[in-house]
Amino acid sequence: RCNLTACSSKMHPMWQGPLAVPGGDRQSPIDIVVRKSVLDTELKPLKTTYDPKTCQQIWNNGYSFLVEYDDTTDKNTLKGGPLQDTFRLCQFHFHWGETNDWGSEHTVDRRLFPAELHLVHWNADRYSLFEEAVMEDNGLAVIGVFLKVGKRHEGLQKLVDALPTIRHKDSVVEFTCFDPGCLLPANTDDYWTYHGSLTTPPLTESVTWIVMKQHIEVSHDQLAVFRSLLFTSAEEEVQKSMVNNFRVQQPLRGRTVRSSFT
Ligand SMILES: NS(=O)(=O)c1ccc(C(=O)NCC(F)(F)F)cc1
Ligand SMILES: [Zn+2]
Repeated sequence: RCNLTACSSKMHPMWQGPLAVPGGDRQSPIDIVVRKSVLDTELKPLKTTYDPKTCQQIWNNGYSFLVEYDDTTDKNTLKGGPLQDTFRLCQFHFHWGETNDWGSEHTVDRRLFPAELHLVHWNADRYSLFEEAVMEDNGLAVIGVFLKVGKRHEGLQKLVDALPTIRHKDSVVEFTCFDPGCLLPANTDDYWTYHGSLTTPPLTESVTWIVMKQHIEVSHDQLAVFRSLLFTSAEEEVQKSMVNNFRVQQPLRGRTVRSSFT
């Protein structure tokens, strides 16, 4: 639980005021208030098809670490759920805290998770490049998966082993044969969905968020390796640990969060 004292300190950016964004009335992340979410029986099951061979590289962009895929073909697609079009995976990344007490961007009835996975897809039916789609209100679809600390995630270990090779900002290494599907929970039929934004600059309001109800488990040690990454590049004198790379929660502004389950 995030008690007020812990949150009021500078160590815990959780309760800073919402970062003002001109005209921002669909900003992310948000707190998902379960009893206020509305069941939508029209919501379909999610359909994901991922090809591990299209995994290309892993790199530290100074906010998080990204695993990037070849999105020039329809090899990695997301369909169904709340989506009318076919979306292509371009990358996935995580957000985490300095301790296991917080780190996720979304919360469920104010419950914080130690980390959150984002699988970022763009609308390939309507746009020809990710960079175009990111500016359009139906351009992106991001799947959010909460992480809890528990048993070791075998599929994640290959990624964890690569992190020490990209400790500094702007470092990149080749990373192949990784199935992002192994990071999805067993049940992908139960999710919440709402219209929101990127949670890092430029904060564009182009994201259909699909937040999984079921979390995945990773071990304490696996998460500790995330925290060994650095925000700073190799040249900078003062090295800063890459932790608490989550945005503060944003006002709902009258939006409805729909659920695919009761
Ligand atoms: N944390 S998030 O909302 O899933 C998220 C996903 C993607 C990006 C991203 O590609 N920013 C670079 C861009 F597109 F040029 F702006 C930022 C945040
Ligand atoms: Zn993210």
